[in-house]
Amino acid sequence: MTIPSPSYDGFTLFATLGIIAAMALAYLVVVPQRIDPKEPPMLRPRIPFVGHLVGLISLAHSYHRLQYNKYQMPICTLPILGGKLYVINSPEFAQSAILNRSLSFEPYVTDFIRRMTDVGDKAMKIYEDPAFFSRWLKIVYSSLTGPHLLAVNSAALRVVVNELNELPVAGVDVPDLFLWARDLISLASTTALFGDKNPWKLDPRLLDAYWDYERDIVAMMINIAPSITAPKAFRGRALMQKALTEYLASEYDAGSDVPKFTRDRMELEREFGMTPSEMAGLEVAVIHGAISNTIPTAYWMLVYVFSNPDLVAKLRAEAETVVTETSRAGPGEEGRREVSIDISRLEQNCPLLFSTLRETQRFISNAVLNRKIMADTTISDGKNSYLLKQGFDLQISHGVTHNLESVWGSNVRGFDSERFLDVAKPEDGLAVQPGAYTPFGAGKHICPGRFFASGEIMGFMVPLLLGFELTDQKGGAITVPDATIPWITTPIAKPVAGSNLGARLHRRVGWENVVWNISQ
Ligand code: HEM
Repeated sequence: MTIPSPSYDGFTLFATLGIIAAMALAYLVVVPQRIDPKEPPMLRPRIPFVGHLVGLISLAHSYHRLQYNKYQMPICTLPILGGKLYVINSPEFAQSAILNRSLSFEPYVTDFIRRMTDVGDKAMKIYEDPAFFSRWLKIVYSSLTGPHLLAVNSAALRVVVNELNELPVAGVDVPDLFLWARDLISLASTTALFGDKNPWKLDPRLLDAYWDYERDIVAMMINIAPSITAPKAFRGRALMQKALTEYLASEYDAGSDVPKFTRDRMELEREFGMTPSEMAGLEVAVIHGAISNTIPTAYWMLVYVFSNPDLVAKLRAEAETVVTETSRAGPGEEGRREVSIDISRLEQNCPLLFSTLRETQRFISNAVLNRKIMADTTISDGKNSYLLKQGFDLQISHGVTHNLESVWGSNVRGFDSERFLDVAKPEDGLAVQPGAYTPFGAGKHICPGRFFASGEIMGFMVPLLLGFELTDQKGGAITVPDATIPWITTPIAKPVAGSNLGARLHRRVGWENVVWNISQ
């Protein structure tokens, strides 16, 4: 995979650079640059003080890959302004860091909520109260597994198949496949989380509202007059918060169609005195977690699969094993068939589909895991040990570890859908060499939504594979488009806008009159 060129919105980038330059100047005056010999070796920038900062701003996480390819340092300290950033590029150091309880992801989540949402100080205090937070996190981690997981995945995929059932038999031209997948899966995910009264279902403007918000995430994070520096994102957030406030004020979250993941959190938030508007503010952050990565992952999987006719044929054979014909045509419905998908059998029956998803994630997750050093800590790769100092930031670059030839072999730069077939069944996202493969993070902070996202993406592929032909607009195989460089806050790239994103979706011969169902 080549490192793509940047495609930032000019105004946002200009504003970001201006603000960072001002902060840099202030910081330079007060904080001198220094490093302890026990800390990871220093990687000096070409341009003193700001070189790494400029690199990170212009290339985001690809910068770590560029530096690694040049200097091959398994761990290093980047001096930035008067401070420093530790960077890990090796699975061994990554694993040592992941297992260390003094390194935490929590401060970033809290900071994200404070800057990116409009929850207000009172609700923020509740969120940071350990009595609230420990229970909130427990719900998040326990309610997207087992039967609860099956319920959310079924609800999401019901939305997907209902949309597919509506497509005309002759097929449709899709002007932009990314937008098509984006809107369909955004609707599916939000309906799975909020039930039938999902605000995104009732007001389709919220789809653009979320993606406007996501697009200007850096300006929102900087949080200086966001209504001026990121007006679309600011309006988008307000629209989402208003719609969610109405939903919560009506207590639609108590409905039996709403999953435990949402119901129990809302109940807890009310118990601690949050108002519907405060709960809605917090929920915007949860929605961001739930869809910002799922959608680009699903999109890239779609194009990697449908750009390869041999892979499509193999995946179709697997997908056949998770569907059952449930009813035949009645009088006047010649040719109509009802076909149900059993998503509980997906992982077991479709190893190649699962392997393709995992390879898609290896290929496209070009980012970092962030950890704050909560106390002076030593980490080791078994040969060397280094001190990480309290208060500084650490980035574990899976953009590097996902691309190491020493881990993945000589075909590391190619997309190999069978790469994960022979790997022992992964537990909690950890397979192959520990620390080498972390698209969902790892350790204490591993993504609680990983099974939901994987099930949703694999389930989304099944009716598309079996029931449809997805081609470019001339009827040939889909071409994989170039990828943008994602912002430093976003791990997964999007396709370059305006590149060849058009597609044609039409029903397969023999599957013209199928009505799709989800069996659970
Ligand atoms: C393909 C889709 C997804 C990807 C690639 C992804 C990736 C990640 C990553 C890398 C982390 C940080 C983990 C770490 O630093 O060790 C994370 C955390 C998190 N994710 Fe996901 N995620 C996805 C989908 C979801 C979904 C669907 C939800 C919820 C429904 C979700 C909710 C969360 C939450 C709440 C956290 C914070 C966990 C904590 O604070 O300990 N994610 N995710």
